[in-house]
This record gives sequence, structure tokens and C-alpha cells, in this order.
Amino acid sequence: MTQAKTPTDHTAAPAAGPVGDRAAVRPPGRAVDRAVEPAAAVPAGPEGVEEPGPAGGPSPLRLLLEQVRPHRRVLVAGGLLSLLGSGADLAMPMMAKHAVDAFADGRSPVRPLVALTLAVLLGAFLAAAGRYMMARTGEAAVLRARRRLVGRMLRLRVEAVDRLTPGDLLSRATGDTSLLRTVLSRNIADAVTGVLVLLGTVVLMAVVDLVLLGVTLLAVLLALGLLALLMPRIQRAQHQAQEAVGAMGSALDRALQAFRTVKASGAEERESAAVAEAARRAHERGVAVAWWNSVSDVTTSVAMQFAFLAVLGVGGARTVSGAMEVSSLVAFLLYLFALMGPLGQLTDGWTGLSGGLAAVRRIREVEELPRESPGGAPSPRGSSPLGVAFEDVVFGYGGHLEGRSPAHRGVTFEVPAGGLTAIVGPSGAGKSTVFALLERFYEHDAGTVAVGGRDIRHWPLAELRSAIAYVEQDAPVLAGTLRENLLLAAPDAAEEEVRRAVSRTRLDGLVERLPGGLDAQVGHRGVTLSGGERQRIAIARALLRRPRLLLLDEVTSQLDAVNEEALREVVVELAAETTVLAIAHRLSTVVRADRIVVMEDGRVRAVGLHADLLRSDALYAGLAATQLVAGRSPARAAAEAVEEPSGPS
Ligand SMILES: Nc1ncnc2c1ncn2[C@@H]1O[C@H](COP(=O)(O)OP(=O)(O)OP(=O)(O)O)[C@@H](O)[C@H]1O
Repeated sequence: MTQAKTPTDHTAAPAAGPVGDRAAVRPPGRAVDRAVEPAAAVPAGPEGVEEPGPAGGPSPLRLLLEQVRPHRRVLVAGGLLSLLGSGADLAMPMMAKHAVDAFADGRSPVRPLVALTLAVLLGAFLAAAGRYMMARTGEAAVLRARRRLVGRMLRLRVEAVDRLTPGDLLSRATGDTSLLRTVLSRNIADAVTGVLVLLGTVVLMAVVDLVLLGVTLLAVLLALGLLALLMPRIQRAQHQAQEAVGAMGSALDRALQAFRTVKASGAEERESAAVAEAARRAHERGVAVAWWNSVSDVTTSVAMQFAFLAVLGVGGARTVSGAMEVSSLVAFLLYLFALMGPLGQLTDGWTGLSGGLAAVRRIREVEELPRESPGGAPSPRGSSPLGVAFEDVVFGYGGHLEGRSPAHRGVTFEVPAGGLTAIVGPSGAGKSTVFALLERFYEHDAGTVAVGGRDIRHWPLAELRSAIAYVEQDAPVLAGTLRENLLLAAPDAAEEEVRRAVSRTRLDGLVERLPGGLDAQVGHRGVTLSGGERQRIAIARALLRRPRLLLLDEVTSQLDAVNEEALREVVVELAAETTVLAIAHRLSTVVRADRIVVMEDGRVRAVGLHADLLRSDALYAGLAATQLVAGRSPARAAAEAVEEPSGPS
């Protein structure tokens, strides 16, 4: 599933003029804080990225046994108790034989009957205790598997998660891990005790009558042979059933993620039909599993019925001829019935085990995806600002391998520590990709990205990310309280700091209005808030982090004029304390920037100040006149562009 990114040949040289010209990119009087480390120093594998293990890996059975290993002692103890319980069951036919003999000989049957009763009670108690121990172990194993899987899921690389659906991941973390419980608490014990009790029964049958044992074994071997033929089909059906449940999760997730859009588009019927179709397929697969389970059940039971008839015939003839006693025939028949139990246990254990194997395989698939290792200590909040440098950076999201052009085709620009840098450009120019690479959500294919003069591949991931605050385009708010959302990136921030961030981002009105204030619940994905409120929360969250580099993606796009102006002030204030990189949507942000990076088609086209760029760069002039001021008429925008001051420096 992992698709390794290969370096591409798109290392296009910087175009003529200001594009990619480092001298032009660096504003006069500001030096980049430290030199970029030479490319030769880059280690073979970038820091913080764990590569997946070798393809193939251990077999599902070994993986399952790995899950079992930490619990083996309890499992053995529980298994022994269950076995002792079954042992008591095994003693019963012999005791019944003694009782029958006692009746026939005119002796008192009290002792064998009391022994029989005690055996029944002891057997029931031991078996129940064994089952309880196994069930507890099963729960412990599920907990362990879930912790491990969820821990790994949140460490997966963004690139890997881009290709997965949350619904399917969810079904692996919940449904598939639950299957492990059944395997550990029941199926493994069933299979092991099944085999042992089967052997014990066969030995006791041999003691009673060898000829009848021969007849029985023929039937048992026939049943086992047929089961061996059925097993691969059962396993395949199990795997398909679990995949189908995952697919249904994905279908439902798709509709729920875009709940309002689905409604607004009148697509409820179609979406629910799609989920229903996925549910139907899951049902179909489930029925297939039930079918193969029934076939295996009927196979064993028919084989045993044949054995019963044959034993009855042969045994009847042998008692008539005097070759065996009636009580022995009764005991043998009881053992034959007792054989049904372990045989059933064996088939159930085996089919359950195949479900468990399919589950570990699906869990393993997620665990094998490339993930990040955080590495390094988070840097303290509020240290000195960091400069940023991109040099000839080439990067494609993976789609470029299928013919799509890469998102970055030789991006070069430099931003000194401190100050406000605006990034502008048409949609799809690669602006957000600059941020994604700085956060190392993706690894660039060629060129160098440096933060604080140090190649980002040399930054331990946790240290790099803790130095950066990132306000995403759609400003996500998590389910929980307002406070939890604000403290997400700075859990140790003091109450006073929180209050200050709230007031700077003009959230105080909201906090007053909400019942519970900062402790009010904001709903799933912040649905109880407006788009502008969500954005301001995202900005407040970033402020609390006191970053050394602040990345703002179209951050004022959903704000009204008053809030927008207030936040622009905050951004300008922040630029005095730290480095701010803002993908600018509004002209008013751009004109205050210390420098503007104009991107087009995966490259930096020009860098400069507003007034200069208006004159020297046609694309920028066009953008300034229209796109940058979304929602206003081009004529008004053009007028504004001319009226606006030309920036602080
Ligand atoms: N996760 C992704 N997987 C594949 N392709 C992507 C991904 N994200 C972005 N792209 C593609 O990469 C290119 C650059 O995208 P990017 O988001 O950097 O543009 P942008 O300049 O920020 O655009 P906008 O202003 O519309 O947000 C686009 O062609 C886009 O379709």
C-alpha cells in the first residue's frame, strides 16, 4: 500500500528575472539567520520518518501468536481449568457405566451416583472459571491491540492517510480488534481443549472397545478431511466479510463528513442508497460466512450421526454375540456423544481463528504504513524567530507519477527571521504546499527546505513542529470545549495567556455569550460556531503556541470587516515578535507585508513590495485588481489597489 516517492526530473532551473533569483528574493538589509546546511550533509533517510518493514512480513498466524504471547500464562491457566472441566465431563460415562453395572449386579448405585453428581458440579465450576480467565485475557489483548493501533494511526504520515478513508480505519480499530477478543478468549482455548479432549475421549473409547473405536475413527477422519477442504473457503469468506464492513464504514463516513452538503444537494437518497448498497454487500458476505459455517457444522454432525448408527449396529451385534457388555455399549455411546462437543469446539475454534487471522492481517496493513517518529524534545515556546529558505524545491503529491504536474517545480525564495511575508498566487499555484512542506507533512523530492538555517530533514520532527504554529485554510475546531481547543497546541499555557489570546482575537464576546464560557462544548468539528469564530479560535490557538514561525493560510477569508481589521492588527503585531508567513487573500494584508512572494504554477514568479510588484509584475497587478479582494468589484479593487499605502518599509 505504500507508494514510495521517487525523485523526479523536474528540477527546473529558476526562470529568468526575479523568479527564483535569491538576490532579488532577499530584501536589502536583512540577512538570513544561518546558512543552509550543505546537501552533502543530508543523511540517507530524513529524520523523523520511519520506513515500513519489508514487504510481506510475518504470516498472520505468527502475528496472532505475537498478540497471544504476553498473555500466555493466563491463557494456559485458563485453558487448564477448562480442560479439567472437560476432564470431569469425560469421567461421567465411566461413572454411568459403574452405576448401570451396580443396578445389574443388585449393588447400591448411591456411590457412583454421588460421584457422578460431584463430577458434574466440579466440571461446571472449573469450566466457568477457565472461561472467565480467558475472557479477561481477551479483553486485555483487545485493549493492548487498540492502544497500539490507535497510537500508530495518529503517527501515520499525512501522505499515507491521504489514501485511506477514516471509516475504514475506524472499522479496523474497533471491529477487527474486537475479533481478536473472540479468538483469544474462546477460539484458541476451544481449539486446544477440543484437540486434548478429543484425544482423551479416543483413549477412553479404546479402553471400552477397540472395534467400535475403529468404526468411530473412520467417521471422524472423514469429517476432518471434509473440514480441511472447507477451511480455505471459510477463511476467504471471513476476510471478505471484514473488508465489506470496512467499505460500509467508508461509505457512511463519506456522507457524514459532508452532512450539510449532502442535504443541501438533495443527495440524501443517493448517499443512503450507496451506504445501503455497501451494507447489502456486507450482509451478503456475512451470509456467505454463515453458509460455510453451516456446511462445516452439517459435515461434522452428519459424520457423527453415521458413526452413531454404525456403532449402534456393530455394537448391538457384538452385545448379542456376547463379545461386549451392554454397559460398555452404553458407555461407548455416551463417549460418542461426548465426542460431538470437542469436534464442534474444533470447527468453531478453527473458523473463529480464520476470522482472527483476517483481523490481524487488516490491523497489520495499517501498522505497516509509513509513519513518523516524533524525535527530539519540543522547543520551548516563545524562542527567537526563525527564517525560512526554499531552494529549488521540487515536490509532487504522488499524482505527478500518473501524469499530473508536480505541485512545486523548483520553488526558490528566502524569508529572514521576523516580519510578515505574504504569499500570493492563483489557485493551485502551490501556496499551501509551501506550508505542508515546512510542517513536513510530506517530504520534498529535490532541493532544500531550511528553517532557521537548518535543513528541515535534520530537524527532529517534534522540535520542528513545536517551533511552528499553523492555521489551516478551513480552521478545524475539534469536538470538546473551547478551552481544550485553545490549549491543543500549548497545554501548559497559563489562564492569563488564554484570556489575552481570547481578547486579541476578539473572542471575548463569544466566551461571554456561551453558557459555560471557555468550558462550553463547541460540538463535533465546532458545528455550533460560525466560520469566522472557528477561524479566530484557530488563530488564538496559534498565538498561545508562541511560535517561532507562524503559518497562516487564507486566514481572514471568513471574517467580517471589523474582525478582519482587528486580526490584521494582531498579525502585524505578531510579525514584530516572530516570523509570519501568510497566504494572503486580502489586499489589505498584502500591502502591509514586509515582502510578497508571488507564486504561479509551482514556481516563485516574483518577490517584492506591493508598490513595486504592481508596476513590475503583470500577474500580481491582475491579482491585486481582482482575486485578492474577493467579494468586491474589480473596479473597486483596482481603485483600492492604487489608494493603498505601499507597506511599512
Ligand atoms: N493532498 C494532495 N494530494 C494530491 N494533490 C494535491 C494535494 N494537495 C494539493 N494538491 C495539488 O497540488 C497543487 C498545489 O496545491 P496547493 O494547495 O499548494 O495550491 P494553492 O496555491 O494553495 O491553492 P489555493 O489557493 O486554491 O488553496 C494543486 O494542483 C492541487 O490540486
